[in-house]
Amino acid sequence: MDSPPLPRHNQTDHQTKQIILVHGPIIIGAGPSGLATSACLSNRGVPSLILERSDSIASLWKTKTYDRLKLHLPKHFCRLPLLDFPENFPKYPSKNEFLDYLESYASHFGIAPRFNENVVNAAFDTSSGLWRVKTLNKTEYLSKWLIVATGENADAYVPETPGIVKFSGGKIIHASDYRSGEEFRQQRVLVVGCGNSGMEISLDLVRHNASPHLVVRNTVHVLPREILGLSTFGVGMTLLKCLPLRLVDKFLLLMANLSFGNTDRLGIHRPKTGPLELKNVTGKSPVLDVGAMSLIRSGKIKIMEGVKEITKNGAKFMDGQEKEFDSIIFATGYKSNVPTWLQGSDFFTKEGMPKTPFPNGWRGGKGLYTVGFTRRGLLGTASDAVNIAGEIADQWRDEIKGPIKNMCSSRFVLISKS
Ligand SMILES: Cc1cc2nc3c(=O)[nH]c(=O)nc-3n(C[C@H](O)[C@H](O)[C@H](O)COP(=O)(O)OP(=O)(O)OC[C@H]3O[C@@H](n4cnc5c(N)ncnc54)[C@H](O)[C@@H]3O)c2cc1C
Ligand SMILES: NC(=O)C1=CN([C@@H]2O[C@H](COP(=O)(O)OP(=O)(O)OC[C@H]3O[C@@H](n4cnc5c(N)ncnc54)[C@H](OP(=O)(O)O)[C@@H]3O)[C@@H](O)[C@H]2O)C=CC1
Ligand SMILES: O=C(O)C(=O)Cc1c[nH]c2ccccc12
Repeated sequence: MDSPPLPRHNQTDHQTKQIILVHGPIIIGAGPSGLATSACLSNRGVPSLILERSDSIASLWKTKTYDRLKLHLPKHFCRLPLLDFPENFPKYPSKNEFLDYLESYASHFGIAPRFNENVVNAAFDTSSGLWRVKTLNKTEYLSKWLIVATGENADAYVPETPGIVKFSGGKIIHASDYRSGEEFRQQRVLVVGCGNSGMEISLDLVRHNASPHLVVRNTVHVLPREILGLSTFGVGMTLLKCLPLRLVDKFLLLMANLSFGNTDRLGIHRPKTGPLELKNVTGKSPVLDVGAMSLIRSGKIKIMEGVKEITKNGAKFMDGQEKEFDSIIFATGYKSNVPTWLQGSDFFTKEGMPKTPFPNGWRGGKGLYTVGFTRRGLLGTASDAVNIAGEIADQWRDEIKGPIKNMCSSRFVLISKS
């Protein structure tokens, strides 16, 4: 097979400083998903190049998470393909242990991303059959394959909230900027959003003698992280092998009831759909409780209804209450950034998620792939990475028989510089 014609230099916009033809797929993002895919490719003899906007691997875990964070699923559900966690790691590794694992993963597979390369545009060039990927550094990378590994949590999501500009108390931050309760000691803190982040941040605030008020505007499933010393998630996965989903959900809810009792009186109402079914259908994660529930019961974490508006000194709530706060933390989740840079592909929704549901959302067509957009955490990442590497490896074997083999032996070749 002939290699495709390269885009002519005059097709480049005048700001591009250099064009680089990548030997193998381009992967965008050096988080767990990008690393796992690069490792699986390399294991099948396919080189790849990762472009990462920050200056290190796993920037979400390194720079956007709080100090007390631990994996909330047991480690074997969070391992990346081809390399286990060290034996001496605890069942629920801490964020620093997980980061150590990712660092050794990258070095084990010789993965060397190009850092400070923020992808601002990627489009398929039909004339050459190549993906053209442009970065803020005015470099353009070309490859037959583009693997999107920028994550479901690429950007912080802060809802538009009436009155927010009026707040003249302390800080307003997103959960991704929260490190510890140290700087909130003795403060009254409004925590908006009761996913895993909002719950764990509230817990951390209490441990630092702050007074968190947690906004729960909707129904939510809270499950104990463990049932009789066994991971609730693990028990759920085991039961799913032999029981229907709804029955497993019934069992998990029974366990939750035994642990917490009826949570309605605490202001925490459960959705009608069970926790695993809801996760499958909407992607909404159940909260896995690591201690917040007992603080809610004892009143140390106060549950509030939805926020109506932020005021100069605090907030007004939907139920008519008004309270003063020193700081506000938006634990309102994240969003994908794919729609901001991927052009001309209808594979993603306007929210930046693949339209094809799990387990088939990894293949986008025309050499486009996605990893880590399954709403199934690191388990989903591992599944995507293995699938992508298998498919590209087959194409690569054909490719290296053709003329592209002779173009370069290194990972990339510079084909234009202005
Ligand atoms: C607080 C928290 C705790 C979590 N805990 C668990 C857990 O215990 N178990 C579990 O299974 N899952 C967990 N998750 C889910 C989480 O999404 C995964 O653990 C994992 O980080 C996803 O990896 P990823 O590589 O897909 O995305 P990310 O880790 O977000 O990595 C994406 C990378 O892409 C880079 N990037 C983004 N946009 C661009 C661009 N335009 N150009 C270049 N680079 C770009 C980012 O800088 C980042 O380094 C957690 C998530 C959060 C937020
Ligand atoms: N230890 C661990 O392993 C941890 C894992 N995680 C994972 O990270 C991912 C992100 O979690 P998280 O950061 O909690 O984000 P989530 O998206 O899971 O939760 C966001 C929360 O904010 C609420 N919310 C959104 N907008 C508003 C609003 N305008 N007013 C009030 N509430 C609002 C949502 O409620 P609604 O349902 O009404 O939209 C939801 O409860 C998840 O996969 C989670 O499981 C997070 C922390 C710790
Ligand atoms: O941390 C998360 O939200 C995850 O995505 C991990 C995860 C995948 N499937 C689940 C089902 C129940 C709880 C957590 C998860």
